[in-house]
Amino acid sequence: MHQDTHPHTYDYVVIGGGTAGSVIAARLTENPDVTVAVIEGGPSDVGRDDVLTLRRWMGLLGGELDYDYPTTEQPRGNSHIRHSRARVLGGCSSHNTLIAFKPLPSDWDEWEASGAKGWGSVPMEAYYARLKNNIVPVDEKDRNAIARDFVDAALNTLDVPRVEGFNKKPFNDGVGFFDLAYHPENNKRSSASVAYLHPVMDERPNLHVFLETWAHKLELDGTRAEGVHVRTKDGEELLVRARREVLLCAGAVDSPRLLLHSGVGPRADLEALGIPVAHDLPGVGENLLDHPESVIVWETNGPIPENSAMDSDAGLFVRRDPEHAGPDLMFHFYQIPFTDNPERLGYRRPAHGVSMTPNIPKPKSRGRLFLTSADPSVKPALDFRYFTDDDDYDGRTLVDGIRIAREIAKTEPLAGWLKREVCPGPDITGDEELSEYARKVAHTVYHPAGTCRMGAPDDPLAVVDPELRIRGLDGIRIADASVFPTMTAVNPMIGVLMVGEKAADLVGAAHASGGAA
Ligand SMILES: Cc1cc2nc3c(=O)[nH]c(=O)nc-3n(C[C@H](O)[C@H](O)[C@H](O)COP(=O)(O)OP(=O)(O)OC[C@H]3O[C@@H](n4cnc5c(N)ncnc54)[C@H](O)[C@@H]3O)c2cc1C
Repeated sequence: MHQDTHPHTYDYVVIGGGTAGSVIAARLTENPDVTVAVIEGGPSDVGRDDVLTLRRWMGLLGGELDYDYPTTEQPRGNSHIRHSRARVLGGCSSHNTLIAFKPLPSDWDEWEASGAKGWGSVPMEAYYARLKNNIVPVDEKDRNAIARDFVDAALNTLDVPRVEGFNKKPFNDGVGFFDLAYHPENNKRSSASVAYLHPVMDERPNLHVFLETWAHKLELDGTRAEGVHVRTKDGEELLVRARREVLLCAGAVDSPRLLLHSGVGPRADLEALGIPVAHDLPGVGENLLDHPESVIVWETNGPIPENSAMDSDAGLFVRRDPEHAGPDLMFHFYQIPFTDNPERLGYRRPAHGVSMTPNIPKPKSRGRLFLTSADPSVKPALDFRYFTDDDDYDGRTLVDGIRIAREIAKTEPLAGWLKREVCPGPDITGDEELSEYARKVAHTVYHPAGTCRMGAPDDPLAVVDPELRIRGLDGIRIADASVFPTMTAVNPMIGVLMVGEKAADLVGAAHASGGAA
């Protein structure tokens, strides 16, 4: 009774109107009798051309719509990586490149095998079919001549198939233009907010979106999540209450961050910072995953044609180990010289150029997110422990990547475009020196995940169970990239959207059966 008299009470409170949060809020409010509040730290993306135009994505990195998280010192990698995380409705789907891959069957089956019962490839297939995003292959008019020639050169170099529609069937290797979640006719995003929230935001009185409102602490009554404390744009402190459930969708950095500031996490760490322990949950912040990548850049003989969807429209998957489940090396092809990190080592950006960025689909290194202060405004520490796995699988993968990239670059029809290799440069050829280069200029594909990982109900390091309920708490689930038990071999956004769809199902089913989280 007490809850219902509180002014800011909703059936569900979704913390984070990002990729997964937008899906959940839209799905739950399909029922007009259900009320939902979305607490979103950023502004709306409606009418914002800078956000909605896909090809402008790079202009958003590091700007006012980016939380911009640094990493801790990375002794074997690049300590200067900035992890971009979007502060705007739609979350990272509003500033990413919208490359759209359904996770491979082997990705989901790995989740199921790790204890995520019900998340195998067969049951997950239905959630892909439900997605509202406009997922289409890069449009013909956006297919740049040099990207087409990269595809043909890879076909002429490697024993991989041409793929036209990476989501049509599972693959182990292949080269081709990506599927993107966009509208080719005007280059506008089909982000989570565009596809799920824009059509309903002004129509549904049962959906209330708090914009530029920051959630800083969960309200817990014993083990039950009652709501969340937020600070609005005007600096007002509010307690937003959930009659049924809180859904934490703040992403792989901010979901564990909010839990830790609410006293939910590893006891010793919380005590060391003087944060009162509400619930000792040792897995919070562990299992920090990412897709690290390196880069090889060529100067071209002259300017490249202008047309493109977002400057990285084609890519290549290789399976070096025939026993590996799915691809074990991926490349994005950029029709721009991507020298941001090499410039720190003294390389110069050519006026015209292209890049290939080999990345590690299934990296073995695991990192950790932790707090350094009890002050919620201090950014958490992200220690990815890049390239620290025991047998140096991750480092060796990038060296293989640079070697394969060089073979493709030597092959027509790409070779004729290229004037010289800018970095690492033709003199860098040995394994050791290639590895040193690859790791020092390493970048991220911007895929942090796994910090509140899902696992079996009796797995002590799991943060959520297979129904996404936080272990040991009531009335709260997590649904975003943080619940990934392992990294998908492919870019993760579609997987996150599917987590959102499944979460909405789980919440609906719980309510229908009279239960809750
Ligand atoms: C530059 C870039 C390019 C990428 N390119 C691709 C790609 O092409 N393909 C692909 O598959 N993946 C890509 N990714 C990754 C993909 O976008 C993310 O994995 C995915 O969008 C994450 O979704 P999420 O729901 O976990 O978090 P997010 O989408 O980040 O949502 C979190 C939301 O919560 C809000 N929030 C956070 N904390 C709080 C708080 N305390 N209070 C209130 N609100 C809060 C944020 O503002 C945000 O809106 C890219 C990522 C980046 C950054």
